Amino acid sequence: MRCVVFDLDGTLADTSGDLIAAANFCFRDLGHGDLLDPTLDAATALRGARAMLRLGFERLGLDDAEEQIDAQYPTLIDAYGDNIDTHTVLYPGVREAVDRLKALDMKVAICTNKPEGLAETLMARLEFRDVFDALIGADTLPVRKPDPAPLFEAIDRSGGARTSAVLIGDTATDRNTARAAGIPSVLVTFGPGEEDVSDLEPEALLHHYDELDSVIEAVI
Ligand SMILES: O=C(O)COP(=O)(O)O
Ligand SMILES: [Mg+2]
Repeated sequence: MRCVVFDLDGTLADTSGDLIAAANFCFRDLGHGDLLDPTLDAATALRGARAMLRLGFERLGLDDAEEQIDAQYPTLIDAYGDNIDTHTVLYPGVREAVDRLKALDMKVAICTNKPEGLAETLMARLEFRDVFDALIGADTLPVRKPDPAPLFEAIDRSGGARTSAVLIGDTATDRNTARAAGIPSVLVTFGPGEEDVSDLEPEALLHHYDELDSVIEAVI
């Protein structure tokens, strides 16, 4: 059975506002004030907690802050868990698009580098969990994207076929995961990043969820 696997942050939902708020909670806690801007730093936010902490510490002049990042990571994750759906919104048309795939008898799954528990909580709060056949997070397996194992696990748990699967994502991590798995990828173009995702040479681009069915039909 065909299987469509979705990344979460930057692909299903714009989670950047709540992620930035959690990072700024850490920086305020350390006495630095809000180091990240919800609009200008949205693309960094969608690359995850560590990327946001790294950027904030860089702005303080700390270029090698891995220790500080490790120390702040649990605080950020706790703060994020406390306010996970205040600013977060699904991208336009995504609910309807996933329903159409299900009506076409496809399996649908989520493969995210968010910790599994947070991803489960967020999708439940958005009332958008039950339609998905599987959800794999950063800590579901010992390895995370761009290792292909979480993508294979998402496909297998959903009951889909690895030979007719596609990954929909928003970053080079998603493209590299799919490439490592030998599976086509589709990258969304509606993210905040200034980088041009077509440079990553995915099998297709998705400009709006209204086009999802025809893009999938062309790829798998
Ligand atoms: O939290 C991250 O690192 C990014 O999450 P994503 O894989 O859902 O985009
Ligand atoms: Mg993403």
